[in-house]
Amino acid sequence: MIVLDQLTKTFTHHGQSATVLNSIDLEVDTGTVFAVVGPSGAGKTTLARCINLLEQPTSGRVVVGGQELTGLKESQLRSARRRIGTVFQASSVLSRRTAAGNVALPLECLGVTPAETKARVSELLDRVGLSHRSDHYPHQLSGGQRQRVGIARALALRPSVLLADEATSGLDPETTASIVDLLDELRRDLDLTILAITHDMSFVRNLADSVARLDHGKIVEQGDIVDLLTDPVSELGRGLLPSVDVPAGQPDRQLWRVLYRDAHAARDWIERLSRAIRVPVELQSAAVEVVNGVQIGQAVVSVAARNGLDIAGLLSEWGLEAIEVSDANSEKKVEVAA
Ligand SMILES: Nc1ncnc2c1ncn2[C@@H]1O[C@H](COP(=O)(O)OP(=O)(O)OP(=O)(O)O)[C@@H](O)[C@H]1O
Repeated sequence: MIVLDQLTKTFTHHGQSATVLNSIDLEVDTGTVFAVVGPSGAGKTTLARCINLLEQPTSGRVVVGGQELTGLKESQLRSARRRIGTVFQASSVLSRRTAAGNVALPLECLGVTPAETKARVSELLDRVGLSHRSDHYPHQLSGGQRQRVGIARALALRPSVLLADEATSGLDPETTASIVDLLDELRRDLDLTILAITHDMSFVRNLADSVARLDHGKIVEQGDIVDLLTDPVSELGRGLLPSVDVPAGQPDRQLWRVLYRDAHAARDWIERLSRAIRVPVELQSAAVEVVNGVQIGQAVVSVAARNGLDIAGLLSEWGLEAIEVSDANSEKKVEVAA
């Protein structure tokens, strides 16, 4: 478990001080995944660096696995840090070391015997599906394989907590999905607690149990992923919806964005709507995923423009939220950047 209690970090640079983390309270239960999203400069990386005390918090407490890390002496901290593995971007693996050499590094630094190191590296590379690439250098590996090396390296000292800082940044959607699957499998098999910093909302939907949005060093919203996704007033929930392309407007047709956020939303709403308004409803684009058993997503439909159609009213009766795409104010809310 990770507990942050009133965590604050202020940097002072050339006599100017800036509070980058401001009274952060956060709890991540053992074996769960907590994602932190937020705009660039919000303080996400600083938050991760304060959890393993690479950055000394200005005030507040960091507790990992029941042990308060803030206030430990450097020698105690070194051993406490072994319980926290860190995965960075795929590019962070060392280019001059082979896959096996990268994974061996934390073990070598600890003075583990060569025989034990060899056995552990082979077990870890097998765990991440890279046994056949142990002698390859990073430039001979794909981005996804490099990240598997990074994950194996982070697990070398058998941590109970994994910090993942933009672990899928720069990877294509398919590779991202395979890394998400690997992290999910590892979390279950090893009972890992994961705190993941990411810009990738598909990563959050597919892996996280809870999510927080950090902005200017403060948590502005946080909660259970499904609660947020199904909460009609949650900005973070809206930002997390799978995104759809909105086609260009067509003369004499209205475009509607339809949000799926209700476990009980009607699945045959296009036919129902078409019957109710007596004009064809054309599906333009859709992105719907099942998150913890709930259908979540959005679609864009077009209908022939006619006065007096209460499309939003009809759809709300069937558990769906509809926003006319030309309505700039409502659209702004949907596009909220997480
Ligand atoms: N060592 C430091 N000294 C002074 N300021 C720092 C230091 N490290 C980070 N900052 C500042 O803290 C703020 C937050 O940085 P941080 O890297 O945590 O943001 P972030 O949310 O991770 O951003 P990004 O998504 O772009 O990586 C930034 O304004 C940054 O310039």
